[in-house]
Amino acid sequence: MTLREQLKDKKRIVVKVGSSSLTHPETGHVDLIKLEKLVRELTDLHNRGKEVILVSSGAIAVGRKTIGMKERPTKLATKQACASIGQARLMMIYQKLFMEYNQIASQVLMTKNTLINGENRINARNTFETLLSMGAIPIVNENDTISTYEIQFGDNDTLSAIVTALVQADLLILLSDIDGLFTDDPNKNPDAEFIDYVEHVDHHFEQMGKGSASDVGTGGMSTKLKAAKLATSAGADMVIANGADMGVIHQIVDGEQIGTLFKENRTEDFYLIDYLDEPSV
Ligand SMILES: Nc1ncnc2c1ncn2[C@@H]1O[C@H](COP(=O)(O)OP(=O)(O)O)[C@@H](O)[C@H]1O
Ligand SMILES: N[C@@H](CCC(=O)OP(=O)(O)O)C(=O)O
Repeated sequence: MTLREQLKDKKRIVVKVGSSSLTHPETGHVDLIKLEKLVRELTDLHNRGKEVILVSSGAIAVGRKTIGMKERPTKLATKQACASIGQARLMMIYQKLFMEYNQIASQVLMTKNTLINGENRINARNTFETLLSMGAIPIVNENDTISTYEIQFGDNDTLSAIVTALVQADLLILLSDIDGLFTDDPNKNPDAEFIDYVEHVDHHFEQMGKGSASDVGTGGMSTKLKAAKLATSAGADMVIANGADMGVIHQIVDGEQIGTLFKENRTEDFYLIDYLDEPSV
């Protein structure tokens, strides 16, 4: 069986969608057709017997559009206020769409503090386990409204890898506005070459990450590579793929050659807390 075919056997899957995959690039408004397809894909994975967690960005991007703000907010309090408005709106859309398929969905807003504290971390893990056993698809985001700079994940690539490690998921799928990892940012360098497989995330690959290219995203490829290191060390395979067509989700889980695959590389002494000590952006 090829490594790609082995993805068919994954049981617990975390899917992360970036703000760039949830909004129209031209206007910044929510892309409802993409969201609908995302929800159908996730519900279908669940119907196949998989346990599914969605890590969804978009709170700040949606909040900013709701109040008609043209520029990306820079002040922390403004970002937090936008997140408060946008998160509620985003969840309303998700709940409506999941309800159409009679799929239970829930909201989990995480903070770094919660995970640093051992007792809270166990609590968070137990809550995820219970939600999954109830047949829910938890929808996770950072609690942006109350997280301060010193103590925040800052980007959902890292958060999704942390959730993957916390619940010991066996596959993490990161959906972005790009086909996967390239040797350089293809939006800036036309000679950048696509990489379809990464055996081990080492320094050579880490250097390929650059800052965010999209108007709404956070972290660009560098946070995705950090996430790859974390998730693969925790024992999960990870795929970065283009969320332009949400149909890639079932194609990946069917073992098709889509995006960049990072092979799991479990380290015996993996300890989640080691990855939580510094702000990521
Ligand atoms: N080596 C690279 N390979 C692919 N994309 C890269 C690379 N370096 C930087 N990027 C940029 O990362 C962007 C995706 O990150 P980001 O804008 O944060 O998206 P998201 O909202 O999905 O997290 C791409 O559009 C691309 O321009
Ligand atoms: N928690 C923030 C998202 C931060 C983030 O990582 O965004 P993205 O790079 O679009 O995945 C929000 O919901 O707006």
